[in-house]
Amino acid sequence: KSGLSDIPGPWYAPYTALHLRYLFARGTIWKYVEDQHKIHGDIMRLGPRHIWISDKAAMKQILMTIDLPKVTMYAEISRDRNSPGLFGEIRLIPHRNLKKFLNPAFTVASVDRVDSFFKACTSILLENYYIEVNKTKKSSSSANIKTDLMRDLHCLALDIMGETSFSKGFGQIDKIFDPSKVLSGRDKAWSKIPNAIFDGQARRYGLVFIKRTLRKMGYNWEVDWPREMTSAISELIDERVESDGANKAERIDILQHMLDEGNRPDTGARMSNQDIIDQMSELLLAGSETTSGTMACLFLELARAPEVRAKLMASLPVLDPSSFILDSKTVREDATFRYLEACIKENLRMNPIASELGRRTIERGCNLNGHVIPPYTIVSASYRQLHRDERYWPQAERFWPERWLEGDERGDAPEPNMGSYFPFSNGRHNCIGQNFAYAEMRTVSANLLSRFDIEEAQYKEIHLRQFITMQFHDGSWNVILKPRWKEAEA
Ligand code: HEM
Repeated sequence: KSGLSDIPGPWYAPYTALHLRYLFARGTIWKYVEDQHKIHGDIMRLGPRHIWISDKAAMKQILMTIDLPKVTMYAEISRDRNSPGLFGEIRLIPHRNLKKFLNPAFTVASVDRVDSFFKACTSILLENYYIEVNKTKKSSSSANIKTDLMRDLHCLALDIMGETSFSKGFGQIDKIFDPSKVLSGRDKAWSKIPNAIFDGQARRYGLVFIKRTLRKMGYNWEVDWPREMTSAISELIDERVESDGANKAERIDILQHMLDEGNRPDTGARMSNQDIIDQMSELLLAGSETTSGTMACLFLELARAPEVRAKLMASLPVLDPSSFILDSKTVREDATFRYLEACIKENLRMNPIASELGRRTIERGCNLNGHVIPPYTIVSASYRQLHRDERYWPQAERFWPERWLEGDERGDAPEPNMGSYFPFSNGRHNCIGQNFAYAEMRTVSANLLSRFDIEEAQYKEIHLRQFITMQFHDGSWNVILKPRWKEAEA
């Protein structure tokens, strides 16, 4: 009855979705999908009403031409389904209103304006590394230091989100390197905000099926943010409102944008403190693990491709602790950094942080590249599969940044196939933080790699897990940072 019987898939797919629920809950769905695509091809059915697609033409239709709506699961990530942030907003008109309102804060020009925040946070991380280098030099003949880069990048991304959102970092980097700097008093509550947001999200995600069942029985269960977190943000909001616009022109963070122009996207009423907290929390979720996970993959690819790394190192300036911090605009525009740019783009191809995304057909169904898809079918778009498809990306498993260079510099690498490249999705639900993510990746990678060469401390098999984004399973990756400046060697 489903209308999906012509679509290939395992024999059990028409009968049950239990295996999918189990794999989603375990974070291993991506691997199962990858294996099933190898057996069943570009379009396959893995559940009674659930298909996956990695076909290039169909992908364009899902994202751009037909632009299917998001699955309802997105709304479950929000505290309140009727007051979600942009990521969790699945209602058509409120989503459009919210995106229109947020877009001005994420243009290239707006992101360039908050560049000082990116630089300041990167500088804090580097300062801590310099201290470690000096400590090591005192106790051994080497200046190399060992660190958990995955952890460092995650803390850095959170501090950057704190600064750009509230002009107030969460002190996450200092917390790991120098516990004596652990924030006290009111700032202690502030430093706990990221954990509170991640825990809240994990609980909502873990309870999604129970919440749905309860809702069907008429009981709406909302998983609230911890009180400590809401009061810390609320206090800051109240202070700003009470200061009645003092220093308003100098405030360039996202909170100020919300305070100045924030209306609820569904009713048009002024955003309350609670609305602002919900919006900011989802932005923090969407903007931290994504960039830190993507950057960790970039450094991993470089550590495992010595020739690429050597070429990249040779292309970058050598900076030392007294050097200025490179800004993202310079990295974007100065030809010196074009190989780094190519590495960033190639990494986004091989490691799209959202390996897949969920869309759905509604009353009328649709036709995807000749396949009739009935109403109320979940259509998952397999980005990772498309990004690693040999037909569009020859030697797809090779980290080959030359694909992204021009003319002779490209050598024998094939041109990028832009119709098969969606690291930030496309259409109305594309990533609003794309310019932000690029700015962060440029600032962090250019400054880190101009000062340190990166090697794996020891080879580690990386197991990935995907809940919303793809992450290293145990959230850690140890590396050796080797200072590149001369005095460090002396
Ligand atoms: C390398 C980093 C990033 C990658 C690869 C990435 C990727 C994506 C993708 C693929 C989507 C579409 C999801 C879907 O359609 O289901 C998305 C949506 C979104 N992203 Fe990002 N993202 C990144 C960084 C950021 C940052 C830094 C922010 C904010 C500061 C952000 C905010 C959002 C939001 C709010 C949405 C929902 C957009 C909508 O529904 O209209 N992202 N991102």
